Amino acid sequence: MAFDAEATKRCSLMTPDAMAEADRRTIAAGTPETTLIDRAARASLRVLRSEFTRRPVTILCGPGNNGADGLRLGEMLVDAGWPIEVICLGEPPSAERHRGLDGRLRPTGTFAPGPGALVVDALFGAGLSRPVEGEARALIEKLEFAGASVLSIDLPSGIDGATGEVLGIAPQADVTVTFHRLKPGHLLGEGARRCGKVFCADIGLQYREGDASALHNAPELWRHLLANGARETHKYERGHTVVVGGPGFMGSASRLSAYGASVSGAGAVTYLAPLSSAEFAGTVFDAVMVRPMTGPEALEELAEGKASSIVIGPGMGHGALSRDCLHTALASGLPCVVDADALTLYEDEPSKLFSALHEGCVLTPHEGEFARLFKGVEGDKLSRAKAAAARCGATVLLKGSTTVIAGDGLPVINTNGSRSLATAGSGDVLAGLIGGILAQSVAPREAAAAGAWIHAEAARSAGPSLNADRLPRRIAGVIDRLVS
Ligand SMILES: NC(=O)C1=CN([C@@H]2O[C@H](COP(=O)(O)OP(=O)(O)OC[C@H]3O[C@@H](n4cnc5c(N)ncnc54)[C@H](OP(=O)(O)O)[C@@H]3O)[C@@H](O)[C@H]2O)[C@@H](O)CC1
Ligand SMILES: Nc1ncnc2c1ncn2[C@@H]1O[C@H](COP(=O)(O)OP(=O)(O)O)[C@@H](O)[C@H]1O
Ligand SMILES: [K+]
Repeated sequence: MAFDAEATKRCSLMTPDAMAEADRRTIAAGTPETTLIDRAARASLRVLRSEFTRRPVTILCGPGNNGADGLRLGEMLVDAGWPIEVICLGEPPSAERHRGLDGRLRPTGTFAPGPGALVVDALFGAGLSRPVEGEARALIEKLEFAGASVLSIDLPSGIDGATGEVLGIAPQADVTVTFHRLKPGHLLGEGARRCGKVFCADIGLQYREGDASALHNAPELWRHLLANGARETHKYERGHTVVVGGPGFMGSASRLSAYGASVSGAGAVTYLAPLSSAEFAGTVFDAVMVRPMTGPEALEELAEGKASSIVIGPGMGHGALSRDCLHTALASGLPCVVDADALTLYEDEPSKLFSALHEGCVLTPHEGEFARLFKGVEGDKLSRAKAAAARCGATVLLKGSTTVIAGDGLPVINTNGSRSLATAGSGDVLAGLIGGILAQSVAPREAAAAGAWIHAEAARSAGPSLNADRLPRRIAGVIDRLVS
C-alpha cells in the first residue's frame, strides 16, 4: 500500500536543477520569464507585508534571476511607498531591470544595516554554483551582528538548495519565500536552521512526474494506510507485532518498544522475554502478551504462526541469544524493525547483517549507530540515508532533529520533531511504533514515514518534562485524531 498519489505531488521537494528545468519548461510553453519574475516578486511582496511593518528596506541583489526578483520587488515597494535602497553585486543591472528604482541604487560599500531595518536577501538562490566569497561574503558578514531582520528570496544566499549545506557563508533569515515547491535544502541541516519561517508560493509552474527528488513528510501521504482493516476483523488480522525482549535490567528499552507497538493500531503485541526478565515483564504488562523465551525457537514458532512483524534490538544486548534471535528474525522474511543493539551487533562485519536483510526491513539508526554501521558513507543527510539504503538493501530511517527515510521510492524528510524528543528511550518507542504499523501491512518506507511523523507529533506539544514512559499515551492520541 503506497503513498497517496495527489499528496505525493503536493509534498514533492525539488532540487535547484529540477526547479531550473521546470522554469525552462514553463517558459518554453509560453509564459515569459519576466512574468515568472513578476509573480515571484509579487509573492515576496505579499509575504513581506504580512510579516513586517513598514520600515527602511535594503535589497541586496545578485547577478542572476534571484537578483531580478529582488529588483522587481524593489519597484513594487517603491510603488507602495516604502523607503527602500538597492545594492547590486558586480556590474550595475541593465536599465530595463530597474526602471522603477531611479535614485535608489547604492554602492556595496555603503551597506550598513541598522537594528530595526529590513534586509531583503536576493543575492543567490537556486543558481548558487560555488562558495560565497569576496564582495557577497562581505555583505552577508555585515548582516551577522547588525540586528536587522532578513527576508531571503528563495533561499538564504549561500545555502545549497539540494543539501542544506552552507557554501562559504549564509545569512540567518527570519523569513524565506520560495516558489512552486520546497527544496531539500529548506529542510536539511543548516538550511533548516537558516531559513526561518518558510513560505512557498505558487507562481504557475507545472508539476511533472519525475520532478521530485524527495518528499516532505505529512499525514496526507499515508493517513489512508492507518487502521485500514475492516471493523469486524479478528485481532490478529489487524496485525501482530512480536517485540524481542532484553535480559534483566536492560529489558526496559524493549518494554518501551512493546508499549510503542501496543498503541500503533496493531491488533496484538507479544513480548518475548528472556527468562531473566520474564517474570517481571509478566507483572508490568497487561495489554501486551508475554511469552518466555529460552531460545530462538520461541521466535521462530511465532514467526511461522501468527506474527506479522518483528521489532528487534532495543535493550537486547550483544550475547549469543541476541545473534540467534536476529538471525531468526531476518530469516523469517517478516517485516522487521532493526534498531539499537541489532544494529551494532555486526558493526565490525556489517556485510553479514546486510546480506541477511531484506526489503521488508526498516533500520532505525541514530547518527552514532549510522556512522558505525555505514562506515565511509559521508555527505549531507539525504545523500547518506540514500547511500545507506542502497548499500544494505532495506529501508533506512536516519534519526535526528530532522529524520530522513530512504528505501524503495522517493526518500522522505520528516521535520516535525522537537527537542523534547531527545529523551532516553524515545527511539525505543519509535521502533515499536513502526513495527506495529508494519504489522498492519503498510510498506516499510510508508510505515517508517508514518511512525516518524506520529512519534514527533506526539512530543510536539509537550514540554521538556516529557519522558519516554508518557510518549505512548500521546501517540495513541495522535493516531486516534488522524483516523477519526
Ligand atoms: N526556477 C523558478 O522556478 C524561478 C526562479 N526564480 C528566481 O530565479 C532564481 C534562480 O535564478 P538563476 O538561475 O539566475 O540563479 P541565481 O540564484 O540568481 O544565481 C545565479 C547567478 O549567481 C552567480 N553565482 C552563483 N554562485 C555564486 C557565488 N558563490 N558567488 C558569486 N556569484 C555566484 C552565477 O554566476 P555564474 O555561476 O554563472 O558565474 C549567476 O550569475 C531563483 O532562486 C528564484 O529566485 C523566479 O524569478 C522565477 C521562477
Ligand atoms: N533535537 C531533536 N529534535 C527532534 N527530535 C530529536 C532530537 N534529538 C533526537 N530526536 C529524536 O528522538 C529520538 C531519539 O532516539 P534515539 O537516539 O534512538 O534515543 P534512545 O536510544 O534513547 O531511544 C529519535 O526519534 C530522534 O529522531
Ligand atoms: K537569496
